[in-house]
Amino acid sequence: MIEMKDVWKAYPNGVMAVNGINISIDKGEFVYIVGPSGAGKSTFVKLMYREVKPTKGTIHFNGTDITKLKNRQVPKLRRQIGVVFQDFKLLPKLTVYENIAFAQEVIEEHPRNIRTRVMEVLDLVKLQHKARSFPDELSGGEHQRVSIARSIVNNPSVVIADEPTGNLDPENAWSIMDIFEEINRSGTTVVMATHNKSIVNTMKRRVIAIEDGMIVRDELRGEYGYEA
Ligand SMILES: Nc1ncnc2c1ncn2[C@@H]1O[C@H](COP(=O)(O)OP(=O)(O)OP(=O)(O)O)[C@@H](O)[C@H]1O
Repeated sequence: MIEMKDVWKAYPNGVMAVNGINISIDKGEFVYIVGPSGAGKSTFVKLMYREVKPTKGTIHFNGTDITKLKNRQVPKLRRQIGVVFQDFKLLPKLTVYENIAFAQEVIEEHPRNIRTRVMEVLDLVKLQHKARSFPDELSGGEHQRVSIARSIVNNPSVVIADEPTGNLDPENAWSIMDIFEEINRSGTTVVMATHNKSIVNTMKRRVIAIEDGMIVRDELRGEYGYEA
C-alpha cells in the first residue's frame, strides 16, 4: 500500500533528512517508526502524505506515484489518509462535533450521513458526551481522542500519527493506544512515529528504526531499542 524506492530528501537549507530509503508497508499493518531526535522520522512520515516532496525517488500509495501528483490532486490523496499530530490541531472556535463534521463537509459527504458517522467515531473514542464541548474545555487526552476521531471520520485506508502520545501522561497514552489498536483491528493501516519506549516494547509490532535518515532496523515483532 505504501512503497518507497530510493527516496532522498534534502531540505532547502542543505540538511539531508532522508538518505536513500526503500520500504514497503502492507495494508492492515501496524508500524512503529523509532529513532533518535532529528533522525528523520517526521520527514519520513510527511513524505507518505505529500506534506514533503522527495528530492529523489518514488513513493507509491495504493498504486499511485504520489511524487508525481499535481498540487490540485493532493486533496484526493489526503482523503485516503488520516493524520494525527502531537499537538492536536483542533479548530478552537468549533465544537468537538463541528471539528469532526468539518472533515466530512470538506469531502462533500451527504448531510444526512454526517451526523451518524460523527457520532459513530465519537463513540469509538468514548466521547459522545463531549460533542458540544469546545476544544479548550477538554483535557489533553480528550483533545487527542477527538483528533483521532477526526482523522478516521472519512474512513481512510491508513492513519499516520506523528508522536501522538508525546504530550500525554502514561495513562492517557495507553488509552490512545487502545484506540489505535481498535482502528487497526478494523483493517486500517497504522504508521506511528514515537519516542514511547514502553508502548513499543509492550505492543510487539513491526518496528522501523531510522538513524541519520536511513533505515537501520526493520523487525516484525520489534523493540524500541534505545534508552527512553
Ligand atoms: N523544514 C525543514 N527545513 C530544514 N530542515 C529540516 C526541516 N524539517 C526538519 N529538518 C531537519 O531534518 C532532520 C530530520 O528532522 P525530522 O523532524 O524529520 O526528525 P525526527 O526524527 O522526526 O526528530 P524528532 O524525534 O526530534 O521529532 C533534522 O536535522 C531537522 O533539523
